Amino acid sequence: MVYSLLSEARAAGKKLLAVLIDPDKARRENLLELAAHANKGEVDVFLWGGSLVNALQAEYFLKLLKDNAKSTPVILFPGSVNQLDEQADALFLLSLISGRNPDMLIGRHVQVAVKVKRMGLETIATGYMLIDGGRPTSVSYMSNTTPIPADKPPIAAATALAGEQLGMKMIYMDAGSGALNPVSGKVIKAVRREVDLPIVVGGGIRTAARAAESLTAGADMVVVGNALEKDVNWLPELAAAVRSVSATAAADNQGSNAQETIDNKLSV
Ligand SMILES: CC(C)=CCC/C(C)=C/CC/C(C)=C/CC/C(C)=C/COP(=O)(O)OP(=O)(O)O
Ligand SMILES: O=P(O)(O)OC[C@@H](O)CO
Ligand SMILES: [Mg+2]
Repeated sequence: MVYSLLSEARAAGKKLLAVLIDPDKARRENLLELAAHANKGEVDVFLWGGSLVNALQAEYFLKLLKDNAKSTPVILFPGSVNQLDEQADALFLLSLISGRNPDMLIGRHVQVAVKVKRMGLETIATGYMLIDGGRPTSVSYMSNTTPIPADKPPIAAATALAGEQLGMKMIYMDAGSGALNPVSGKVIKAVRREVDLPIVVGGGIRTAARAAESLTAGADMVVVGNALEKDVNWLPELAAAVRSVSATAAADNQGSNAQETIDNKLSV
């Protein structure tokens, strides 16, 4: 199960790096290059999808990726119902809870529910939240929804909590692909304080320091797309930054588990 990768990582304080691949921009050489990085342990998860996907060869490219990066899970991150593919390991079943468009909250899901079940795809119910990233994004335009203002952490926290109370398994906060400003540490911290679910953060992350900041603020996984499309050679530095935050967080986590064991022993 791919979800256990996320939930167990969260429980252990391990931080994850996801690389978003836009099927429309996929090219054989780029995919083979990304697969080579993944095989060196620099990618934990591939996300596959886009707001608008036109590529006729998307299935062929996904097969190429799967064949060449056998141990890295691929999760579908679909903007539309025609992006399902049973070669993937799981599906982020996004419900756009920051918006008020019923189609994005439940309508599209009804359209594909039976098909998804028959495909045998693992579904990960995801509370998907757009946070204003400083400019209109493809997702807000295509979904006809307004993002949560970036300077309103309490609204983001209440939205995420509502998602958790509704039974969602994960929160994905997205400033939108190519956002000017990634989701702020303040917003991530506010959501982290309120919910216990795995938190994924993406949109506009272009530096290793920014990825580290998001993880330190409480994200469990960061997603990078555009910046790696421009320059994949940046990936080793990014992966090292994620591993470094991960090592600190895992040590803190062990420390607090040990303290909990001591407290429990003292209280009996
Ligand atoms: C239920 C199914 C299978 C589909 C609908 C799923 C929903 C509700 C999606 C929410 C809205 C949406 C359009 C999400 C897309 C997320 C995504 C893949 C973003 C990737 O970035 P792009 O927006 O494609 O960025 P570029 O414009 O840079 O390519
Ligand atoms: O392409 P970038 O800006 O890295 O965004 C990744 C992803 O979170 C977008 O949905
Ligand atoms: Mg795209």
